[in-house]
Amino acid sequence: MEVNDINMQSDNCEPDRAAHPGIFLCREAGKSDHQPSGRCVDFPVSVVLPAGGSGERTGLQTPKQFCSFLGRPLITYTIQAFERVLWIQSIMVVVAKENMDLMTDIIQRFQHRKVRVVPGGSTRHRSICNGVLALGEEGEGTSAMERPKVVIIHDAVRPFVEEDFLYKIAMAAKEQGAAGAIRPLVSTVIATTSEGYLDHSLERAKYRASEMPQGFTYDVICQAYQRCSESDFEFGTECLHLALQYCGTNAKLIEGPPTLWKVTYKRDLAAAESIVKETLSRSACIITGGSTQAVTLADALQKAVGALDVELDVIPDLMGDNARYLLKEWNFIQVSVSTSCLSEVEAMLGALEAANRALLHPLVVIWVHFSSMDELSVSGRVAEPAAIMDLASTAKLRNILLYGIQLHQSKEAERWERSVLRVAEIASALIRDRSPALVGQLLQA
Ligand SMILES: Nc1ccn([C@@H]2O[C@H](COP(=O)(O)OP(=O)(O)OP(=O)(O)O)[C@@H](O)[C@H]2O)c(=O)n1
Ligand SMILES: O=P(O)(O)OC[C@@H](O)[C@@H](O)[C@@H](O)CO
Repeated sequence: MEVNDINMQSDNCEPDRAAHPGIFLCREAGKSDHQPSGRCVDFPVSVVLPAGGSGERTGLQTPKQFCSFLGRPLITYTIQAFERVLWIQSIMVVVAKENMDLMTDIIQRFQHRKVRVVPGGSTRHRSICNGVLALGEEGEGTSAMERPKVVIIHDAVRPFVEEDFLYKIAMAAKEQGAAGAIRPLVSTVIATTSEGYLDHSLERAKYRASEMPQGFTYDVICQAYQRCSESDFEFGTECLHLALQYCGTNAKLIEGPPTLWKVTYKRDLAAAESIVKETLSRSACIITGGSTQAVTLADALQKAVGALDVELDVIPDLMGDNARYLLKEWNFIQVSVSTSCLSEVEAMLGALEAANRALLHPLVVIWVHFSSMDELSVSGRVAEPAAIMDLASTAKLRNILLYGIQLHQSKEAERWERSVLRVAEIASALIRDRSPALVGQLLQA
């Protein structure tokens, strides 16, 4: 994967902002691709996302939290993971002073809500401390939010955090004063002598890796930072230690899922992109227009794609109840058997834009033009590839990736089955890879 260093001025792969007045947010009831867990948290919870580092270990010019994949900086995935949690009242993003404008631009571009930005410090603890203290102050443009009872602290470069685990951390922090995520060690920890030789190794089963998120009652984390030493600020890496050392608060440790890992090296950005792509490509819906031929093809595709690990729903259109697919699906296959087929695709693109879904992730629309030989002779030609390319170029500006697959019906059963399998394989690959390079192409099955 080529890691797109975000252009500090503007990121040209961003969709046209004017066309998208607002990010599709999960809080709009009934319009969510994320069903709130319905968990009830009856005390105010705020979040601090330390994002003030330089990401040196990636070897990239751009700090890793601002590196983009799938058209979005890494940090927006993390912010989105917290925004979709209804019981979180506010998110404090802490960035280096020189990145304040960039962060403000990202918040506007992706219309993140509940988010404030404050300047960080020279170390992670200093940044976190700035974020925690800012929670206690009124921020411009924010309503008079309550001072939080619990503060969740989470590295901004850990994008894969789920509501259920956040709930466990928040509830444990309220009960115990502090709580933290842990994971089993994957390497044994050893102590070395000053000459660089093995001194001793630790019994791995007795130790765990400290991860994020961590939670603290506001009083505990404030007190810890008020009492800790300069050396803690300069060299420390563990908030749970500060709570124990300076507040006598013994954190509750909760084993978290493997998804809590931190983006540290350049390869981790490629891994994060791959995980997001995998999440987006698990399902698709086929719109048949109700024609018998299209339904036959869709049924055959459903069987073929089953082997390719993509769950397919077959629907006649996106009207009525089926409009819900516009709000939860990331991949659409439009089967057209009519000669005036592009109008169907244009209508779908319009509906997708109106649903305002493409800002979170690039949507995939695959137009399968299914022409019987006699139809070709009647229509003479299917829609010109240039027309599809033009439509795709416009759609791409809206973060919708339009691809075409041409399929000729054959009366020979074997040939027909081979063609259907090819359509399934091509469609699966387009959905999985979301390659900008193939946008507008009319691929032959
Ligand atoms: N002065 C700092 C240093 C780090 N962080 C944040 O703390 C989190 C975890 O730190 P780490 O992975 O070490 O990030 P960096 O310090 O940027 O990485 P590196 O050590 O490779 O420079 C990151 O979200 C980072 O932006 C911060 O807010 N302020
Ligand atoms: O040490 P780094 O700055 O790479 O990352 C911070 C991590 O240490 C920290 O997130 C967890 O160990 C939990 O404290």
